[in-house]
Amino acid sequence: MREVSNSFRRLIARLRVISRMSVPRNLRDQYYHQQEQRLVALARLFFLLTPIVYLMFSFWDFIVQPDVAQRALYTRLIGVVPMAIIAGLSQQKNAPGYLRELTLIFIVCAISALAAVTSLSVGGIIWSLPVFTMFPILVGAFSPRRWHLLVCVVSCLIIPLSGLFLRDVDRIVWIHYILYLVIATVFTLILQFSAEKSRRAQFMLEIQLKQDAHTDTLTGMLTRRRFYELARPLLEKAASRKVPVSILFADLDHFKLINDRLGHEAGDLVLHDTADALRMMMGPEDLLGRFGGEEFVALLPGVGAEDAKRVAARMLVAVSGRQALGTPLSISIGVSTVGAGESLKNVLSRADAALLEAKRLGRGRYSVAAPTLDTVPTLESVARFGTT
Ligand SMILES: Nc1nc2c(ncn2[C@@H]2O[C@H](COP(=O)(O)OP(=O)(O)OP(=O)(O)O)[C@@H](O)[C@H]2O)c(=O)[nH]1
Repeated sequence: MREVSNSFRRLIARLRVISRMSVPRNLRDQYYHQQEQRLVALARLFFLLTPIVYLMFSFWDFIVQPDVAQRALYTRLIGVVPMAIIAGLSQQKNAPGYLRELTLIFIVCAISALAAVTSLSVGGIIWSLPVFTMFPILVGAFSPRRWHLLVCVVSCLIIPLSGLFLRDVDRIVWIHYILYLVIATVFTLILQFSAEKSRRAQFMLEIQLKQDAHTDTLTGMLTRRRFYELARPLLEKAASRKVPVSILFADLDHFKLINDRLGHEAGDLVLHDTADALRMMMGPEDLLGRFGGEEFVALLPGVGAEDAKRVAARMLVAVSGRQALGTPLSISIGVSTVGAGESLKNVLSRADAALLEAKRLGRGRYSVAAPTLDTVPTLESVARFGTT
């Protein structure tokens, strides 16, 4: 008895492990969406196959048992076609959410109905019935949502179980059929769980890789590449709405000295601290990226030239609240505001030039960029920000 209860506990523990393989709540919609693309592909295949299978069976009935052919044809028409149409509608781009959710059930019902009608029109169990009734299970196994699978399993069992209550049937054959289904279902469930586990692990790995590529590990800021990817559409949106955008190019002062005196690890801590201080200045729409060693760039949509100066002044104060070597840290900032039709690279170059000016004037201050680049871009600025 104790052994049975131990095995039961082990089974429960195992199930808990399986259910823990779940994707975190905030990523679940993304995961389902990705997985359901495969389901949509399956649904399309189903729409293609349904009329073919439908015609094949109608033809079969017509040849083999013409007396029931017409009845079978109508029954199929009533059972399969409306469901295929609803499932087809649910695949439309603007279909309401609940219709899309129900797609799978429609497919399952349609296949089950096809199986039932086929077997009944031929007059008993034929080889195709067990095969057809296994289809819903296979469909469920493709779905990332567990309740879909449950619906599929139940629908699989409804037909054979209801067969037991038919009059004048050989119950032994039906019982064999149910046993076959139960065994096949258990195997499919095991396969589904292990496939789902690896799909979820794969998804989490992809998310992790994406995050690693998008975020600087030391400071948690955007990488330069990601900053560019996100900044371009933000600039376009702001331009179309005629909203100002400003860029602040910040650089820690005398960072080499900190590294040389305290060591690289302490230097890393300083970078981390500075990033924290800057991040606190950012609004939800703003972008903050680390462009190089101790260079940080903030893009502030909706912030015009005057407000940008105020943000820069607050940044100077925030960073000077942190210390290294017992002395407050300091940064220099170049401020530029995007001109009409100006490219991201151009506005970055202007902010960079303003930053150099702030350094030249003694550091620990901000400097505002000239409205346009009044010099031919230097080789260095082209290398840093490109030409367009
Ligand atoms: N600890 C640490 N140091 C870095 C990292 N990336 C770059 N550095 C260092 O940052 C220092 C940058 O030095 P400089 O470009 O001379 O700048 P600076 O000393 O801040 O001088 P100014 O900018 O002119 O005030 C170099 O010593 C780099 O080795 C990093 O990820 N961690």
